[in-house]
Amino acid sequence: MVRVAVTGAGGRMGREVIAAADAREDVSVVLAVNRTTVEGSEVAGVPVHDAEELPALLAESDAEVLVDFTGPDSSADYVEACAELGVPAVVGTTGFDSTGTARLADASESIPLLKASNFARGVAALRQAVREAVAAVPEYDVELTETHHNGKRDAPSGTAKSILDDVESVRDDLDERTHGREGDQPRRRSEIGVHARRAGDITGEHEVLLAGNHEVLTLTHRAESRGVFAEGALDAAVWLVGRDAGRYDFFDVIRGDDTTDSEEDTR
Ligand SMILES: NC(=O)C1=CN([C@@H]2O[C@H](COP(=O)(O)OP(=O)(O)OC[C@H]3O[C@@H](n4cnc5c(N)ncnc54)[C@H](OP(=O)(O)O)[C@@H]3O)[C@@H](O)[C@H]2O)C=CC1
Ligand SMILES: O=C(O)C1=N[C@H](C(=O)O)C[C@H](O)C1
Repeated sequence: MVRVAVTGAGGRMGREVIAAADAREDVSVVLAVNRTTVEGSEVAGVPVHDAEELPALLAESDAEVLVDFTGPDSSADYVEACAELGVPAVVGTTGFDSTGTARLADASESIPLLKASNFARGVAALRQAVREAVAAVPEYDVELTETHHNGKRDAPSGTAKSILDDVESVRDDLDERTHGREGDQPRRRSEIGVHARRAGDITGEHEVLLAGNHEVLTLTHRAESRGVFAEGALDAAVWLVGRDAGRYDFFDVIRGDDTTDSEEDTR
């Protein structure tokens, strides 16, 4: 049974992670914190503490790994607390800038750190399929559309940015991410169009459209529940415990790979 600490325990994903852990036999949540708490707050029977106390609570606890779905600044703070204490960290938070990315990279010199912009196995499959499809029709235009709930802060989504990296890794002629279009703006050959929609309670959709030569190919992933992300993050947490310090990503978990320093997922 892997002992897990959860940050952002009161958020959409934090709650989902605690609920998923409650239903599994290979993990147990031994510590949960949130930025805002009220006296006696709990999620699925797990008491939720003030996030400001995380370093002290983590030191006192017997947590073997942290799972974080919060915001970029707080996530970097929490990961640095993990690095101080030698606790591995799984980061699902997206929207990091270069400073946040560098802070995570520094922390991964002393702890195993697994960061993924999306913990759905279907998205890992989508990313592989996109790389293959884009390589197979190298003249086609590429447009990406992501759709999420109206509470999402960062745009485009971390997953969208990872997919854009994937596209650019096989099409070096595409190096211009065009976010939306307005006015007199004909499409340039080097563009990848990027479109972010926010509405209602949509869990998360990503669609890659390839078009040319009088045909259209679309590759789409739709998450139907946050449970899929929570399960993937917990699989990652179980996999990460006992690894060497370094950077890992969700592809390592899926492959059961033992190598360190995966291609950076900065999203
Ligand atoms: N990798 C993946 O598979 C997935 C990644 N995500 C990412 O996870 C993150 C969280 O998403 P979601 O759960 O929907 O977001 P929510 O807004 O529902 O929850 C965010 C949580 O983080 C806390 N938080 C936010 N900002 C700070 C801060 N500055 N300091 C301390 N705590 C903070 C919030 O605390 P409070 O309650 O006090 O506001 C809350 O508990 C996002 O970056 C999202 O993109 C989401 C789904 C899947
Ligand atoms: O905020 C969300 O909800 C999600 N965020 C991740 C992202 O930014 O890609 C993953 C998923 O799409 C849900």
